[in-house]
Amino acid sequence: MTQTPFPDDFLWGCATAAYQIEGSPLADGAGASIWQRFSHDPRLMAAKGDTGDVACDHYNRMADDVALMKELGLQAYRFSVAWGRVLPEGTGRVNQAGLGFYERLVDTLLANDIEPLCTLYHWDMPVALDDRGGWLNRDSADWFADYGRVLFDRLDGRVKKWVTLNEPWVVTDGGYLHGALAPGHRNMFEAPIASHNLMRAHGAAVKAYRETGKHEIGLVVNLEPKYAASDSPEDQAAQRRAEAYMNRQYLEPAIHGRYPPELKEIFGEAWPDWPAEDFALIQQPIDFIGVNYYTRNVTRADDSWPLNAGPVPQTQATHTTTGWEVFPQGLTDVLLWVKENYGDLPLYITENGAAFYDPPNAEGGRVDDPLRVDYLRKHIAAIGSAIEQGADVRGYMLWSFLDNLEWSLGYSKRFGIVHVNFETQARTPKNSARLYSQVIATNAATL
Ligand SMILES: OC[C@@H]1[C@@H](O)[C@H](O)[C@@H](O)c2nc(CNc3ccccc3)cn21
Repeated sequence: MTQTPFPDDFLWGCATAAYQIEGSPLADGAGASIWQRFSHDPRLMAAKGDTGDVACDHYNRMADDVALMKELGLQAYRFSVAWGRVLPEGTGRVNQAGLGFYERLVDTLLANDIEPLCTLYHWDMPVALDDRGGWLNRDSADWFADYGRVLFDRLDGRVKKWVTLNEPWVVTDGGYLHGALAPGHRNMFEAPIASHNLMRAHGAAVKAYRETGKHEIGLVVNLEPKYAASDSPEDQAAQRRAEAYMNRQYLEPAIHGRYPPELKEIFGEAWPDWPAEDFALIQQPIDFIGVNYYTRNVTRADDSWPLNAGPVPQTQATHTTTGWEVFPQGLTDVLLWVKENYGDLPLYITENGAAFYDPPNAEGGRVDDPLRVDYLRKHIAAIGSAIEQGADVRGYMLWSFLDNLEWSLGYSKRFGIVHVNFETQARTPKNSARLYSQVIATNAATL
C-alpha cells in the first residue's frame, strides 16, 4: 500500500449543479431555464420523461444533504446557482426568495465548516434570455455580468471561490453544434458565436467581480487529453485539431487573449473575424483554473464532422456506463499540460468521477461500487503524481455528491458517491463515499 500525502491545505469536496439535483425548478417565483424546456421536450431529450422537476429534491432537502456532507467529512462543496431562480427574466427584477435559497445553502455550509464554491453558470440559461437570442446575442455578456453582480453583492465573503462558467465547450458543442444539450441547436455558424459570447460573458463577469470582489474567481473547463493514434502526419494533425477544438478553444483566449489557429481551419467560413477589443475583455486576469477531467481520447484522422478527427476505441480498457475509458494517467498528463501551456495559476480539479452500474436501489443500507472505488483511488493518486511533478493543484471536487440527472441521459447514469432512491429520495452512502472519507481524513491517496 503506497501513500501519497497531499499539501496540508488541499481542499477535498464534491460538486453538483442546480438543475441536476434541486428539483422545484419553478418554485418561489423562479423563471424557467432552457433545461426545463429541453427536458420536457420528448423530441430533444434522449431519456424521455426524465426531467428536473423533482431530481434529488435538494431544494427541499438541502439541510439534510449538507448534514450528510458533514458526516462524510467534506471540506468544500461546489454548487451552481440557477440563474432563473435569482433573476426570473434573466435581467432586471431580483427574486429574493430564489436568492434566499442560495444564501441559506451558503450559510448552512459555513455552519458545518464546509467551504462553498459557487458556479454562476452550469448550463441553465433563463428561457427569457434564450428567447432574446441567448448566447447568440452579444448583449449576453452584459446580462451575465449583471447576474454576477447580484450574487457577488449578496454572497461575496461568505463565498470566496467563484466560477464564472462551467465548461463553455460543452455548452457550445452540445447546445449549438450537435444539439444534444439545451438549447438543442445544430448550426455550425452559431457555435463559434455562442462560444465567443460565452467567453465575453466570462470576461465581463470577472471584470464586474473586480469592482467589489475581495476573493477569487476562475473559469472551469473540461479537458480531455488527446493522444495521437500514430506518428503519421495525418494523425498528428488530427490530434492538433482535436486538442485545439476542445482543450485550447477557451483557455487560449482567457489566458493568452487569442484563439488557436486550428479553429479557423475547422470552421472555415463559419469562423468570424472577431473584434480585437473583445479579447481585452475576455482576457481578464483570473485567480485559478478549474479542470474537469473524466477520460482521454486517442485521436486519429477520419472523415467525421467537423474535426476530421475521431477516437480510436480502447477496447481492452475499463469503460464507464457513459462509454468513457478509465485512464488515470490522463489526469496527471493534462494537469502538467495546463502548467506547461498556461503557466502557474492555481488549479482545482472541479470535477472528476464516473458512472458505473450500481445496484438499482440500496440493499440494507449498503451500495457496493467497487469500480468507482478503484476509479477514485487511481485518479486521486494521479493528482498526487502531478503535484509531485510541479502542478499547483489546490483541491479536488469529486463529481458527484449525489446520483442525479445526467442531462439528456436522465437518471440512469449514476455518478454519485451517495446513492439516491428516486422513488423514496432516500440517500445511502456508497462504499466510494466511505473511501473518500478516508482519503479526506488522511489527506492522502492510497493505492
Ligand atoms: O457527465 C458527467 C458530468 C455532468 O453531470 C456535469 O454536469 C458536467 O459538468 C460534466 N462535464 C463532463 C465532461 N465533459 C463532457 C464531455 C462530453 C459530453 C458531456 C460532458 C462530465 N460532466
